[in-house]
Amino acid sequence: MAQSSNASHEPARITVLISGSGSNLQALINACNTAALPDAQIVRVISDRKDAYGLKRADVAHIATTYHGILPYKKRHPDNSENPQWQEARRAYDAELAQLVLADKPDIVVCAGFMRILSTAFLDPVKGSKTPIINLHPSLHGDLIGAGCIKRAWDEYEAGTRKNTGIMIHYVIAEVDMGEPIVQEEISIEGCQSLEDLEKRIHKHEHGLIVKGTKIAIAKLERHGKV
Ligand SMILES: Nc1nc2c(c(=O)[nH]1)N[C@@H](CN(C=O)c1ccc(C(=O)N[C@@H](CCC(=O)O)C(=O)O)cc1)CN2
Ligand SMILES: NCC(=O)N[C@@H]1O[C@H](COP(=O)([O-])[O-])[C@@H](O)[C@H]1O
Repeated sequence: MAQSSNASHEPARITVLISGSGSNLQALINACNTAALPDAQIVRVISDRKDAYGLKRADVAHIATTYHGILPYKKRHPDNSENPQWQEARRAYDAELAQLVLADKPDIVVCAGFMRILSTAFLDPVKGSKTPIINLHPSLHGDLIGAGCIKRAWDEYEAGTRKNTGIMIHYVIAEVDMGEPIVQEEISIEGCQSLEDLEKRIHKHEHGLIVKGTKIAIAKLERHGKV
């Protein structure tokens, strides 16, 4: 990992990637330097969406922000995932995102509702600097994969094929949502009257789990003498 600080008492440096409202980012902001997440500071919030409310949350908390948009890359190539040129554009986007992140020498990267699949053009340089990447995912490990998991869990509950779902914080690897789990929590869907009910229940649990998972991941770094 990039040498981010030369004394062990230096707070752990966290970079957060978002795409939306940022309620989980807010949970991290609120927890920094409390017993829930001691000796931690968010050094930058990066969003792939300019209108992400999470950018405003970071501004209010006087945290550096960057909007890293995909559009300039899409303009160079049609948005057609089969098109090898589009894959090139995605990789160019990811490579520049990695440079953006590494410039701050974070100790850890947290994906908190970041809705882009990260290619090895991002993963390799960040992992090469020994900086772990963790992600909040609204499903138990190996259950539901990708975007839209809360709705899929709700649809299966309504179809009578599922009673529970869950959330997890996991390490990010190339295979989406299959990285080693750090912490996870099963959540009953029983009693929810609508998808909105389930989303509210899940978000409430997520706000605690993202702080807990980040604290565990930082503690692992400390045990290996990396912060
Ligand atoms: N290589 C990895 N990248 C990411 C992971 C991961 O585990 N490995 N976790 C995600 C977050 N995520 C689920 O937790 C997730 C986010 C988005 C998608 C997805 O299918 N996105 C589409 C649409 C993007 C868009 O156009 O807005 C895409 O990227 O094509 C799946 C999973 C963070 N990244
Ligand atoms: N596959 C990733 C995924 O679905 N992530 C989900 O995005 C939301 C972000 O909310 P927020 O912007 O309010 O923190 C969260 O519910 C998180 O589980």
